[in-house]
Amino acid sequence: MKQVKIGLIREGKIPTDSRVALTPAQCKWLQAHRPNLLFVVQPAALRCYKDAEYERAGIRISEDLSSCDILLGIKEVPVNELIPGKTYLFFSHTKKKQPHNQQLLQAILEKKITLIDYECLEHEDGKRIIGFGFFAGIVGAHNGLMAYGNRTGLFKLDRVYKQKNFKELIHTYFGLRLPNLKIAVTGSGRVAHGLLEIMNLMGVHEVEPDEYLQRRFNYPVYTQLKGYDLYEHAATGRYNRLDFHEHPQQYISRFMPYTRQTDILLNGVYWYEGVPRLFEAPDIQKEDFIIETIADVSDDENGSVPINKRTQTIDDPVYGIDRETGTITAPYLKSSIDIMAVGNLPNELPRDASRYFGEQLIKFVLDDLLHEGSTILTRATIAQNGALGPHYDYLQDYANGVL
Ligand SMILES: NC(=O)c1ccc[n+]([C@@H]2O[C@H](COP(=O)([O-])OP(=O)(O)OC[C@H]3O[C@@H](n4cnc5c(N)ncnc54)[C@H](O)[C@@H]3O)[C@@H](O)[C@H]2O)c1
Repeated sequence: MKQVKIGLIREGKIPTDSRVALTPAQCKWLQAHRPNLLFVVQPAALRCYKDAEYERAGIRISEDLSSCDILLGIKEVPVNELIPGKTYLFFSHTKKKQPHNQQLLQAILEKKITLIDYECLEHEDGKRIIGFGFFAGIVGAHNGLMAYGNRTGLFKLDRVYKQKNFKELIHTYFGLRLPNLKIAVTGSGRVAHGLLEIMNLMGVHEVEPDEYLQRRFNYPVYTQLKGYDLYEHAATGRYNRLDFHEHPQQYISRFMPYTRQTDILLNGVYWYEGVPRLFEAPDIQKEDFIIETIADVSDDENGSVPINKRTQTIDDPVYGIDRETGTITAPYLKSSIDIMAVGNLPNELPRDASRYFGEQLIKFVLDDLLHEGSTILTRATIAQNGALGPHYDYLQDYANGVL
């Protein structure tokens, strides 16, 4: 059987991401169970698993990855670090024609690179196969509650990244007593699962959406709002998942009643142009719009949360939006709504997030990667040897420099 050499690249994007696609233990396990696989790791001072941990696991460290068949990264690779002719897997954030990554796609095509984007790996029905969403939800829910605690002074949560791992984070919730909050959790994917996990770990009780809308409770509650609860067809008033995904512009939002009953919104919906926003920006001026804190884990600027106007950093995750003017303010002002919006939330728990990601990679992607002709991989191949992949013709203008 032909040997396949897989390289784990050093992350080059700034601010630096410390996640990695496979942990030392996962590389070791694969080398033991798949004798045709060989791993090489580029040295990286800031990676959450240290070079020495890979070495101890019997994995070679090398600056030079030119002999590798496949290169695995996490975030966008800086253009000057791309090795011509290679096959890369990473999150390129090009499939929605994101302006800031146009040059990256152009360079990938020029350098005749094959790019398989993790975000585009999907099952037949469009469900994503692999992602960091669960830990984005974990950190996002924590940060949303932390922001509300900072705003009101009613309780105090520390930063997630100060904990060694997820287990230690859970320990910090012992003794936490939350006020009688009402929390709306939106979405049904990995992010939503992470959000719900934190709700349950913090002892917040789940209630049905109809009950949530009817009354206050004398304990903290959350309700999960999925597609059916959030959208309805403008003409028929009905919701059909497949139809909604195909014709989102024919649907309208049903979220407004929740804005009158919610203290904290933890947003995990999957949003793209055409999908109705949960509410519109002027709605925040309404007297009965009572949401004080929004953790926008989906984090699409001017997306499902129209008042998400800026993505922040892990160091400084929260800002305010003035209710009257809609402009950005400092966080925790009485006249503002707080927005927690960070694009690399899982990086607050990088070791747990990396292990979780690597498990999915091994289970659901690796076999396809090692054999020719996988339809899942073909559908996720944005660029192949200098040309756009068969499913990405729509990026031609973008690749030509037009936006
Ligand atoms: N802030 C961060 O650090 C961070 C990290 C990871 C993910 N995210 C974002 O959070 C959002 C949710 O991510 P997730 O991991 O929960 O996603 P996911 O793929 O696990 O779930 C997405 C859900 O959306 C539904 N869906 C909506 N439109 C669809 C369509 N057209 N086709 C098929 N399914 C469709 C799916 O049924 C699924 O339940 C995404 O926008 C993602 O980019 C943010």
